Parts: sequence; C-alpha cells; structure tokens
Amino acid sequence: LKSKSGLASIPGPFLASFSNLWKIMAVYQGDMPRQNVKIHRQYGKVVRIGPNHVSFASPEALKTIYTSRPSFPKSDFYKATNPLHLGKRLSNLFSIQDVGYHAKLKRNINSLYTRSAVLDLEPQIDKTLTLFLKKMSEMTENGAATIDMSLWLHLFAFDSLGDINLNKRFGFLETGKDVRGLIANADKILHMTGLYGQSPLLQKIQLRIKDRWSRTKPNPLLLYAANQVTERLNNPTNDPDLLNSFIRLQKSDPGRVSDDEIAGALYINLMAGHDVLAITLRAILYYLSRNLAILQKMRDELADLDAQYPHTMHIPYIELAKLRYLDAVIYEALRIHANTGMILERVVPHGGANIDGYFLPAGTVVGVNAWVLHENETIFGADTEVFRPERWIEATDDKISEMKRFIFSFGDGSRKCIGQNIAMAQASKALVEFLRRFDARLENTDKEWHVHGSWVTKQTHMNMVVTRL
Ligand code: HEM
Repeated sequence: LKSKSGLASIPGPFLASFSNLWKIMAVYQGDMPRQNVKIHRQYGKVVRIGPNHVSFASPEALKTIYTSRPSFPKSDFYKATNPLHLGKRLSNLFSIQDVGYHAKLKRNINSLYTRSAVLDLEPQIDKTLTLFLKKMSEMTENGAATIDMSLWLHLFAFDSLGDINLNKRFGFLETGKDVRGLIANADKILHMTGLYGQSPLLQKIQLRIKDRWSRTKPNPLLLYAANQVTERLNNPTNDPDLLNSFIRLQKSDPGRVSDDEIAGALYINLMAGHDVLAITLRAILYYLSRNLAILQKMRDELADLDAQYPHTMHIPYIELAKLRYLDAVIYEALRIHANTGMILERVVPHGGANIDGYFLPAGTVVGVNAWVLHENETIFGADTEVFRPERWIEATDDKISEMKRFIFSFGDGSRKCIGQNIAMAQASKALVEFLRRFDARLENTDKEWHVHGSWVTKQTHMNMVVTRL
C-alpha cells in the first residue's frame, strides 16, 4: 500500500490545519482526553491536531512511535520540564531530549528501580502508610466521617515519595494540609507547562518569563532535593531510601552518576510521581465505590491474608503481588482513567517515517493519547467505557499479555516510567491496608467527580463517607 505524503492530506479539525488553537482550547478547557477521543471517532485513526502535530490511535502506530529504531526523541514540549537551578537548566531523566544521553543515564540508574530494589524500599512505604491509616482512624473516631479523599490520597502519595526518596516527609499527612503550597505549585507548573507547551510561540514566552522569574525565585522542590543531596553527602546516614542507593551507586563507580544527576533524579521522582499516583488511587476508590460487587470480590480475595496478618502489621508486598483480582482492579483503573490526558509527544527522526499509511517528514510531532488507545475494543474487548476488572482475568493468557502490552498509562518503550514498580507497590499496599480497616463510599453517587484533563487528569470533588470496619 502506497503511503500518502505530507500533513496536508491528513484529516482533522479545520482550525488545526493552520493553527495550534484546537489543542490550546482543548487543554485550556481541561477536556483534552474527551476531545482527542472525539476527533478520532470523527476522522479515523490518524488525525492532524495542529499544523505540525499528528495524533494516532492504532497499536501499530504506538509501536512505531515509541519502540522502534531509530528512536523518536521527545518533542520540545518537554523543554519546559527542565527546571532552573543556580542559573542553569537542570535536565532529568524525564525531560532529556537527547536519545543517547537518556539511554546512558537510564542504563546507569535502572538497577535502583527494579522489582527487587523496590522490596528494599517497602519499609519506607509502610512508614507513610501507617501514618495515613492513623489519620483516617482519628478522623473516623466518632463514627462515619465525610473526608475529601481527593486531597488525602494526594497528601499520602506526596509524603510517601518523600519517605521513599529522602526518608523525609513534607508534613502533608501530619498537618492534613498542602504544606508550603507545594501541591498547588506543582499543579500550577503542570497546568502552565501543559497549556503553553501546545504552541511553540506560547512556550517561548513561558520559558522567557520563567527564566527571569526563577533567577530570584527558584523551583522549591528542586532546591529542596539538591539541598538534601549536599546535606547527605556531608552527613552520611544509613536511611533505607533512594538517596542512599544513589550515593552507594556513585561510590561504587564514580563516573556512573553525578551529584547534579542525583538531584535531578530525586526531583523528578517527587515531581513525576505524586500527581499520577494520587490519580490512580482516586480512580480505584471511585470505581470501587460505584461498583460494590467488585469491591466485595476484592475483599473476598483478601480474606485469607487478612486473617493471617493482624491489623498491627501490613501484608508484605510479595503476598499482594500474587493477588490476581487486585492486579486486575489496578490495571482496569489505569486503563479507564489514564493518568495523562494528552498525546506523549515525539518527533519523527531524520529520514521521515511511514505510520498508518502516511509518510511524515522528519520534525513532525506525533504521538498517541492513552485515552484514545484505551478505548480500543480490538485490544481491550467490549464495553471499554465500563469499569470491568474481569477483562484482565477472563481473557486467555495471550490476550492478557496483549492488553498489558498496550496499556499506555506508564508510557512505552525507552521512555516508559522508571517508577512503575514503586508505584505498583505503593498503590497495592495503600489500597489493601485501607480496605482492611475502612469502608469508603462516595458521599453523593448522583454526582460525577470533576476531572481536569490536561497534561494529567486530576480528579476533585470526591468527598467520601469513611467508616471504620
Ligand atoms: C501510578 C503512578 C505513575 C504513573 C501512571 C506514571 C506515568 C508515567 C508516564 C506516562 C511516563 C512517561 C511520560 C512520557 O513519555 O512523556 C513516566 C515517566 C517517568 N516516571 Fe512515572 N508514573 C507513575 C509513578 C511514578 C513514580 C512513583 C516515579 C518515581 C518514583 C516515577 C518516575 C518517572 C520518571 C523518572 C519518568 C521518566 C522516565 C524516562 O523518561 O526514562 N513515576 N511516568
């Protein structure tokens, strides 16, 4: 089949053929996931969403863009994810656009994020979880209490990453508040970066303002991470956290990771992890509360382990990792409510590329939106709009592997989330220990939650009535 050449032949909204306004508006309205799905239903599996931007919907395109060689580098959208530090832009694993440098850094630090490395971090997860459960217990002391779970799951996620990375919480759970406005600041960065990143011109303006601004007002989280590295190097500890794993790695082979790279890694672990982890936890509790038969099935699966381990303890993650229904619930939540709401932009490399019947010149920005892929019924089966964990259990082994292959919540290929094992351990443990002790129901089942769908898909308006079991 002969490919059509150039962007002009690709269908899409008229506005998108000559301006970035379609993208800007969808992100501004916080409606990008729905709009992206809608235009694919309208125009087919390849849609032009901007003068130089193409959105794809097929699993074949996913493979070509994210896993083929030569690699498609990240687009300039990611430029704004390099925060300034001491007057220079400090890149990190997430933001690096240079394919060679990224591959080298990932190879050098990957061993700290494997499944077995995560088991060493489990005591840190338990520590934060104990505090979270204590707070929930206090709030429900006098019977059922209405709790803003959207906020509390975020407070847990962020503090848990503090303990995992730096053996230090931020004080979110202790105070029940967004301490020093760190969450609000991170939300603002995500929102502005997501919005201005839709147009090269807007992004240029944003970067210029940020450059000027950050000379006097540094990024608080990066400054914090960099200070922690310096302090720890000067005053070594035995804390079982990622910072010490990085320092050990550096000592064993000094060329492997620099002090700046460690600070960048800790910063991005904190920054890239808290919002999306909270989004996953919210999605799980929300859908369980709307599907009580599924919640009961989860409790049934847990019953044996619950009896085996007293409530003074947490069930070890190796035991939880064997629970098939728990795994299915988490995957189904990741599928039906993907954490990112936009295409993960990549650039067609030198020589151009053939994707889904079109030849695209080098420099074209391309990508797949998880919300578009996750409603693909050929991959995920019927009723993709329904929360149905059974799809991850009843299918054949081959089908389940295929679905796991195409779930895009953690990204794909060389840029896939390095924190996935950590996130799965945090999510499984938090969910199970919460459900062993509490029941949580949406306060008002007639009302939908509110989802702001831009770069990430944060949910709010999620008051739940929580009761001790
Ligand atoms: C449910 C939780 C999480 C989800 C859904 C998630 C999702 C993602 C996605 C989609 C990407 C790829 C982004 C892109 O291609 O532009 C990514 C990358 C990344 N994530 Fe996560 N993430 C989660 C938790 C975490 C955690 C807990 C950490 C750290 C402890 C983390 C650290 C990172 C880093 C460093 C990258 C960059 C990887 C690279 O470019 O090689 N993430 N994540």
